[in-house]
Amino acid sequence: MEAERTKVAELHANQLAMSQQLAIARTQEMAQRRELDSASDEIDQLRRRHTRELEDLDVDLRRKDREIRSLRDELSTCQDDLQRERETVAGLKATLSHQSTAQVALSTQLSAMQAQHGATQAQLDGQHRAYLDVTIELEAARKRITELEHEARESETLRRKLHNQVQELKGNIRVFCRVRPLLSEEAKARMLFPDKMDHKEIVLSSSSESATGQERKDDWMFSFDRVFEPHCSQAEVFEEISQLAQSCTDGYNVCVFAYGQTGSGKSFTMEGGQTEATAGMIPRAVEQVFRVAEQLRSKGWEYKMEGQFLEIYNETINDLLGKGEFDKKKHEIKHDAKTGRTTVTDVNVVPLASSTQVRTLLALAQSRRTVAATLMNERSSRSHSVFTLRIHGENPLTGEVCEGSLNLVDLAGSERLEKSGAAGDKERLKETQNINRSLSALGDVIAALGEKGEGKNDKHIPYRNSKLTYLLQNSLSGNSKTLMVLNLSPLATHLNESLCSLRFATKVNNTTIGTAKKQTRAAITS
Ligand SMILES: Nc1ncnc2c1ncn2[C@@H]1O[C@H](COP(=O)(O)OP(=O)(O)OP(=O)(O)O)[C@@H](O)[C@H]1O
Repeated sequence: MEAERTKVAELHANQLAMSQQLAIARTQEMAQRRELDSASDEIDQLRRRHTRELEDLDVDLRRKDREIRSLRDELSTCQDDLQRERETVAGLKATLSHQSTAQVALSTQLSAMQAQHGATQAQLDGQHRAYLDVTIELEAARKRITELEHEARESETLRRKLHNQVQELKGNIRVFCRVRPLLSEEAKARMLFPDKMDHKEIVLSSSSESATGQERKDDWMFSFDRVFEPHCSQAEVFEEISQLAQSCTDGYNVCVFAYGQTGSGKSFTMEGGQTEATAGMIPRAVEQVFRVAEQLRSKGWEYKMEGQFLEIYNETINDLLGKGEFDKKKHEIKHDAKTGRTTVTDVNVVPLASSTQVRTLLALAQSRRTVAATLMNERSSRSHSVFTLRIHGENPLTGEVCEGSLNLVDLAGSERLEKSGAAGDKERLKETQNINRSLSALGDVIAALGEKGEGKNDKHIPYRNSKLTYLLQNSLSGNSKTLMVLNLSPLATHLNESLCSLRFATKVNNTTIGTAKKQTRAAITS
């Protein structure tokens, strides 16, 4: 038991010791737990601080990341830039090397050119000296040209005066006679041309049986300024007329009439055919006027031309350049006493710039006449056609002004009443009477002008007796030049008509206007 008691005491002591130990352990544990708590607090604090630091670091990290990215971007841009710069530098290096080569070449070239420049300069100096010489020569030549131009202008003025004197000496009224060739196998009248030198004479002969059965021979001789035989060409006729075309560029009024019976060659003489050889007096005169105007341009003359083309039928004026097929307007003739200009109301006056334009104009007039002819029974040969070319010239260098006109008149057929078969036909009778009246009025006017020219200054000129003479009043009077071309048919059946025409033309031919009296021989009758 004791052992048990001892054992229990031991156990009890053990238990006590153990309780003490437990208490100590508990105290220790408490202390440790406190330590643990404080350590845990510390850990918490540390953790929180760590977390904060971590967060700060995270923010820092992200910022650094961004900075790194931006720096990377910048770096990449810089690298790109650098690459580009490198390429540019490489390019510049290449260019530099190329330019260095080019510079070497250019330097060589420059040296060559400098050498050449030296040579050229020397040449230039030589040329400059030559230029100075030429300038002096040119100045002298210019002076000479001015002198020559002045002389040319003076000689042109003198030429005009002399030309006019020559025309006046030839007579301001001239008559040419032209016999057309035979066109068929018809019987030919006996016509002789005895004057083989001057071509001024024509003789008509006829033989008939008298009442007593004896043969009677008649010869009639007429003399004109020029007689053109049937073979004479348009050019030969124009040669004589061209002087007058020159006069109108000199400021004179010129009238050219074609007189003769129907079919005697008036239209052929005035208008002519389509070829150059057969072209008539109108196209030739117009061409000459334009040619002369062009030539005179070098002497300072400037010309303006205008044209009109009228027809006088039954004492009524028709405009051949009017619009439409047939002219129905009423036209009046007006004379301006101050300017000496004649105008016709409501007619087309066409400014003319070239002779080709005139040809077109003539063709237009011709086509209108053809229309009228078909409408009114061969009216063209029963009417007078008057083509007028007005010329206005000015010379600013000499201050001269001139105004001339060229009137080219294709007169109506001159056949007498019986011949034309007009007696029975009222309309035809009126036509023929009008034609005869106007033709004799023309003869009277020219005769009166001739008398006036011979000194009868108070002589009345009956211009108003017909539309034709009234229209041409200003172109016939004063210092005007008039040419009548008498056209004759070569036919035997037309002999009497030809004689009438020749007598009429002789009346005109015996007229003088101006200073020179004409040499005329009286007609002889045996
Ligand atoms: N010198 C000439 N050479 C050749 N043929 C000519 C000549 N003269 C006139 N003729 C011809 O004679 C014919 C009649 O001439 P033209 O028509 O010119 O006469 P005209 O007098 O004007 O007649 P009309 O009064 O009817 O108009 C025409 O066929 C024309 O070609």
